[in-house]
Amino acid sequence: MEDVDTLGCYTCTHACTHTNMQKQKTEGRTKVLLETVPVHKLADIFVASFEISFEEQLSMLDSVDLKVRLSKATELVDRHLQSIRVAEKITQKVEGQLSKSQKEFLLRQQMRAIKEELGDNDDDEDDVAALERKMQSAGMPSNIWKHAQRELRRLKKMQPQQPGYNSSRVYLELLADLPWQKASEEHELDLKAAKEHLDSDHYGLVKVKQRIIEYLAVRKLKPDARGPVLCFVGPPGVGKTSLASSIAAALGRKFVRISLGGVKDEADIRGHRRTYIGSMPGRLIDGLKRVAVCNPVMLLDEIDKTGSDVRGDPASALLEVLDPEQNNAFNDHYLNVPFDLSKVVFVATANRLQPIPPPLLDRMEVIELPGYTPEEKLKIAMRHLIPRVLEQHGLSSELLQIPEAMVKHVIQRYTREAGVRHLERNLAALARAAAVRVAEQEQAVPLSKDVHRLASPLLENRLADGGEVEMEVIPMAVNNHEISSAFRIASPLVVDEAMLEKVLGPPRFDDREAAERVATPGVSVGLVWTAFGGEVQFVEATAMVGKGELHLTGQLGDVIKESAQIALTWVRARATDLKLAASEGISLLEGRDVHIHFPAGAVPKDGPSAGVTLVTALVSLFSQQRMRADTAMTGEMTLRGLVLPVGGVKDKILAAHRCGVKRVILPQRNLKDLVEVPTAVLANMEILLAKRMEDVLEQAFEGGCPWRQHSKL
Ligand SMILES: Nc1ncnc2c1ncn2[C@@H]1O[C@H](COP(=O)(O)OP(=O)(O)OP(=O)(O)O)[C@@H](O)[C@H]1O
Repeated sequence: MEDVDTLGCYTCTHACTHTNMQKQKTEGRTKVLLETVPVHKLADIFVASFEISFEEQLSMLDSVDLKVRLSKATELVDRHLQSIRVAEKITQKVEGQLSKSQKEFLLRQQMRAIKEELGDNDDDEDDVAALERKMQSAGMPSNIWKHAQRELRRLKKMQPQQPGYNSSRVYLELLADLPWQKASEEHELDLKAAKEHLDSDHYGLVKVKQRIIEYLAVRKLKPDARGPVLCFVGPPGVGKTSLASSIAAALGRKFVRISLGGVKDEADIRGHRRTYIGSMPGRLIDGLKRVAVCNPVMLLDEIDKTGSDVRGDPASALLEVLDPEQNNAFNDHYLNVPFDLSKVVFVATANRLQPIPPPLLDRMEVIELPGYTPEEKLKIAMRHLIPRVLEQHGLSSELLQIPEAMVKHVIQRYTREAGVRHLERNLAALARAAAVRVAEQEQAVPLSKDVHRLASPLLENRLADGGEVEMEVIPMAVNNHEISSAFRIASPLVVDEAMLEKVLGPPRFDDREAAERVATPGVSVGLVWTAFGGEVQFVEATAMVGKGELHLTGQLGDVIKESAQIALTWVRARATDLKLAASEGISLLEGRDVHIHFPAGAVPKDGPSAGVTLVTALVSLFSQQRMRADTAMTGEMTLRGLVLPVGGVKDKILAAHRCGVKRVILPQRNLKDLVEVPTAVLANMEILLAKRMEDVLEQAFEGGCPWRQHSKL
């Protein structure tokens, strides 16, 4: 039916000449129709041209009455018109959107053409041109430059709205930002100055500093030598990070720290491939971009805290980084072109050696930093920490003084750590408290002229007499700057015990702790080694009516659980020999459950070195004899009672020393480790060596082993 044309070309989605021509044609035909055909027939013609259902067509034919027929026809025409209007609306909307983007495109093209015509090379306005210039000055090797140009050509062809434009741009920005050639000027290395620098930053650490100087000396003689990667291992707060930054300062290079703690994904080291949404370069490339030179000192902090899971093994990526044979073409997945890391000086730090995979450890030279003795801590505090803390808080020794005795108090009673971080934090707390007082004084109390007039001569007189000015006078003097500074010189705030208690709270540690805890039989004092250095660990044992079972608590690992089993078996095996089963103590063999607990239950514990401590606790329990409070011990025990050597001896002895322990029982084969312990510590301690468990028991109890009288051994 041609009459459909009366309603326009609504099958087309946009304006077209086809529609206009047809419109004119149909208008003419409609006119003829209206003039020639009677009204009742018109209704039939219209309705026949619509797409209506068969039922509707029937009902139309059914309506014989003209009125009814016409009203039905009108209804149908109405409906049809409405649907046409909706279709038109949608068409207009789509057309609008299309033309907007087309308009933009056209305008851009025109703008580019105008710029070209004008010879306008204002690069600042044209981001891509600026990027290209930056890339040219980045000093990329020729093969990488070719790759970058290819990518740039692709970028130029893209529309900014196009997907992939942004990621391509960010990638090129990274290529342009990376220090392909840019290096910090390495000045002539002055070993003497480097030594002075290390000494001025760090107290003690003689061996460590010596090793660093050796390392620097080799670099001086052979600057391109592929020296070993130094790895500082030690408890927190012993100065590993600050030593690494001192090396950078001594070499005159920039320093960048990459934290590897908690890195479980290989992509953190190597980056994600660019096909992933939100992909990024790895931490190493990111660090190099930040530091903007290709020869910085890069600290791989906490290298022992990387782990591996389904997302790959970061440690194996680090293998490539630390291998001088491979790292001149380090491959970052995001970067997708090799980067030369051979000029970077790598230094690593770790709290513990065990978690570091052996191949990685093999590529590094381990330098151990044991914890500090209280005397060393005191010196570090007086020479380095206090001046630094005062400076950080805008104070000086004229305003705040922390006497040695008070620093000792803080070391002994408020911090029991291998390093000095808590100590520094506590000193900072004192400085903050002092800063509040000083700031309050300086906040000029608006004094009335009268008070001021009265106060000033009063102060001057007192100062002239050489007398001390009391605290109450301060508010009166503050308005007068000269007097207030005179006042400061006269009486700085001196930290005393009362201030310690007020600022730091009641003391956290007490030397009598060990004595109190071993006051009942069944408790022994062990020495353990944790990521925080050595620590004193108590072991408690008790027995109760039961079926002869062993209960263990205190978050223990498998190895330590087995040690407890061995300890109980060893003691039980000797019970009859030693006539203990029938002694006046607790029966070992009949109907008794034994429970062993390692206090500080929230801290996980493992390792075999608690063997001798466990036996001592059980012997103490069954013999009802108390262990000596001044003694601590460490050592693995075999089922036959041999005492085997353990690790971390130096840290353990330092921990014992910190806690006021006077005697330490060690496996005999650990004798060689004593050379590493500072002599000042050894001079204050009695070290007792044990070959067999009996030797340990002999030393652990006052008057020797409580079972000796029965023993055949
Ligand atoms: N021998 C020292 N002489 C002077 N200051 C020291 C010494 N040892 C540590 N410090 C200071 O102690 C603070 C903590 O040191 P640093 O951050 O280097 O510890 P760390 O061993 O790296 O610890 P972590 O393992 O937690 O990273 C620093 O302010 C550092 O300067």
